[in-house]
Amino acid sequence: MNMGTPSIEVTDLKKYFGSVKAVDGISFQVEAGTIFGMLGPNGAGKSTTVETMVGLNKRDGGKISILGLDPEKNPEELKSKIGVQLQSPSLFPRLTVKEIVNLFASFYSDPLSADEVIARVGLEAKVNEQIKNLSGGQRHRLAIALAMVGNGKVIFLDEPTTGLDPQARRQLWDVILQLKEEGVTVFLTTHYMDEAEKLCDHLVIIDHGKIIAQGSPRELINQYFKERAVEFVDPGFSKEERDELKRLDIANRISYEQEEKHIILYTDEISRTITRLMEYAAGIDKPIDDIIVRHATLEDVFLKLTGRGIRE
Ligand SMILES: Nc1ncnc2c1ncn2[C@@H]1O[C@H](COP(=O)(O)OP(=O)(O)OP(=O)(O)O)[C@@H](O)[C@H]1O
Repeated sequence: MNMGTPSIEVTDLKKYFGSVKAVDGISFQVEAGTIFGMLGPNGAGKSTTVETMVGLNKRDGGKISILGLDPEKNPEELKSKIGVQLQSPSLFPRLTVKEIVNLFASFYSDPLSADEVIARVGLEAKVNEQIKNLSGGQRHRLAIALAMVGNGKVIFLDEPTTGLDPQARRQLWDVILQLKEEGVTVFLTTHYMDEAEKLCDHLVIIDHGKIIAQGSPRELINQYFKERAVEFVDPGFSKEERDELKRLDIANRISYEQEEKHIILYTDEISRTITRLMEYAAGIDKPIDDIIVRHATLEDVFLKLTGRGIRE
């Protein structure tokens, strides 16, 4: 990838908690004005990376440069130029939405207007509500408003949409894409594949504190997954019949999703795979009447790289 000016440069970053290597030698660059994603399952080291990058943790090794500043050497200058949303922010429960956004705005020299950021995260109706009366999703959106109000050039969002309903998630995606439109660099962590795929220009996949793959969502998919996925609802195949399906050699790999009772055939030859599958199923009188063909997603990439799903 051709890099423009990097806003963030991290080299061989390490952060240990006793024997736990939460971040174990990761390096990456984030180009100014892009959305960069760190994707990984719970416990992979995402929050520790963010907290170390913004100076809340002292690192055990490596280099960090954000807008040319080191979070340990220039903490105050750095804080004035970035916005941060952490996973479980402790907010003053008796302040109203507007009061806390104004309070945060007062920490910065060139903040956005409180009303504007409150509107952008869709909390207009709650502007005079005390924080203790907000729902979980509303607190989440408030935390993002607080990260935005300082008008920082780099914004860190740690799992911004975890726990939100689909509509609220999509609304926040628009807020994040809008930040990029305005030239803000966004660093976000997520364990949602669809979110990374939809939002990020570039992303790293992290597991056990190490980067296991990186690229644009499309590059990752092309690199790891040129195949198509033929997915269908299990018509009630017995174990022997599933084994027989494998022996037929009509796909590169077969994955059985026990919980959802779905079978996925990964293939380069869709037509051959589907024809043979249909013949086989009809031949044993278990016809398939619910089938889709789709491109591989990052969920498939993660499964292939780590041997397990991203969901626990
Ligand atoms: N303050 C701490 N003390 C000890 N261990 C910690 C501390 N913070 C994180 N860890 C450990 O470091 C590892 C990485 O945790 P981290 O919270 O960074 O992961 P994550 O990818 O953000 O996951 P999640 O989505 O669950 O927050 C985990 O094994 C975690 O238990």
